Amino acid sequence: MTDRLPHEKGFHISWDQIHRDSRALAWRLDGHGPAEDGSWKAVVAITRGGMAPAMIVSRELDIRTVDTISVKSYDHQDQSEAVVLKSPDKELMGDGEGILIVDDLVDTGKTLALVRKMFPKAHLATVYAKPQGREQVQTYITEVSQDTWIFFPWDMALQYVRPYRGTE
Ligand SMILES: O=P(O)(O)OC[C@H]1O[C@H](OP(=O)(O)OP(=O)(O)O)[C@H](O)[C@@H]1O
Ligand SMILES: O=c1[nH]c(=O)c2nc[nH]c2[nH]1
Ligand SMILES: [Mg+2]
Repeated sequence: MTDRLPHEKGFHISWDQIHRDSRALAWRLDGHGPAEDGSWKAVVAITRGGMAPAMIVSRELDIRTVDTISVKSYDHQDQSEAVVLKSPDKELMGDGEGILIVDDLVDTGKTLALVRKMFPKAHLATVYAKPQGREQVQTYITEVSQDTWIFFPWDMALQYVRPYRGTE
């Protein structure tokens, strides 16, 4: 029997799981906005991974103003310098006050550090967090170890896996 199978090297998230965890994130953020009634002005998704959680959060919190910021920091699993490819609406954003910025995960924290610099008063939220980037995020749901690779459902497909024992 092998020690580890390829599909065990990561943390595999199903659509159902990301839906539940994103709802949990919405639940945690509900009523914590800076407005008197605790609401948030807008949701901004960090594309592309933040779009699915941002959609779920904005649906749960009844936020109709949704914008995007595009930050690219990885080529497959190789990290490079984080760069902003597209900014959200300037007038909407201001210094970030009342804006909920959502991403799927924080890993090294490079992406969020850049976003924080641009919008110092925004609230940064992710569904998953790794220890190295945890300081960069104000609200998250689940922490995984630094050496875990999170596999999201939009990056996967159902396929055959070999049994632990056997040759087929
Ligand atoms: O904390 P960091 O080390 O900066 O990494 C986290 C970021 O990396 C991934 O995005 P990626 O740049 O791969 O783009 P994508 O969302 O379009 O897949 C992920 O979705 C986060 O946005
Ligand atoms: O799909 C992903 N899983 C991860 O664990 C990760 N870390 C940075 N970027 C990532 N993308
Ligand atoms: Mg991303």
